[in-house]
Amino acid sequence: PQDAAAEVQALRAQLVQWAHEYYVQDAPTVPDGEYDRVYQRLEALEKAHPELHSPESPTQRVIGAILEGLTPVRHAVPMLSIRTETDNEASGAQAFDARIRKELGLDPGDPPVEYVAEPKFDGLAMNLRYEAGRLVQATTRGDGEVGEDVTHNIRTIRQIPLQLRADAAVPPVLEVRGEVYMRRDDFDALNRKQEAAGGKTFVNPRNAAAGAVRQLDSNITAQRPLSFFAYGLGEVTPVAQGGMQWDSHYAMLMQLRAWGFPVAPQVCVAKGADELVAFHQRMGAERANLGYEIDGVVYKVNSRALQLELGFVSREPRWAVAHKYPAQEMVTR
Ligand SMILES: Cc1ccc2cc(C(N)=O)cc(O)c2n1
Repeated sequence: PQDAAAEVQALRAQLVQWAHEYYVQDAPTVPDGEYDRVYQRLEALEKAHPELHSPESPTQRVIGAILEGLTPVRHAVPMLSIRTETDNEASGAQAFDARIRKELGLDPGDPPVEYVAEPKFDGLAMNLRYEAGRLVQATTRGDGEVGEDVTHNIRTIRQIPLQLRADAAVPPVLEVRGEVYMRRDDFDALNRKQEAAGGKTFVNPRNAAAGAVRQLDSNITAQRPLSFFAYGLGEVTPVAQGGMQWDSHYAMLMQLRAWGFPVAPQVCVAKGADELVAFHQRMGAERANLGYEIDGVVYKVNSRALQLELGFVSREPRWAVAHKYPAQEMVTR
């Protein structure tokens, strides 16, 4: 009956909102018991009304089918590697800014170049393809040209929306890129659980996340606590066909946040080399207390127009660099 369809739609919207507050904003507005009660009501209604099935329902996070293998997928837009700058904090950032200013033909008296600075997460890169605002495919980076379809596992990550939170229009095709990672506390808990069950333990959170993402059985992945931060885009429908474009990298990141994706809270606009150096030092000081592993910071020219002017060198963007920290001495746990 119509009232079942209306109730199912309302319950789905309510649960998606509560999950966004809990998993993405880390600011739940209802107790777990209330969420569970409504979730069970939705499950009962969906069971009684199979005609109302929807892959985007919050009840469809774990599909449960065990795959024979992972299917290779060619990226519509290659997943670029990012140049690495290993000089220590000041000179690395200054070298990048000097190169950009030279390539843009700027004189010393010209105004500072505006960058976006962000942490560089030590997880695994992921491409999330949304069509008509719905998650249709998730692909690992692979060799940059061809990755593996891990949609069944990525659907289990509550921080990744199955459907864009779109009040306004969304591009018919939108690929969101970001890093799947495991928080340190989740990693420690997983290793304790693995030890207690006589299973294998993991050397570091990155390995644990990579192992979870490449499982053939998404029920196992659903037991592994994975997280996600969005940092860029892959294919986007051309503007002429209803796509969207942003005049700056920062504006694009804020749009991703509005669509429901976690974007690193530390992301900020940095004017000139001095603010890049300050960011690198600030993140270096915070690194041990972040709750997740970073292996450096990333600087990107903020203006889209300037990015296009700078272009790419052998598929690596000239407008971006990763500024890495010295390898972290192994801390005794
Ligand atoms: C273009 C590009 C490529 C790899 C990246 C990797 C990360 C990262 N590991 O956090 C962040 C970025 O903004 C990236 N941006």
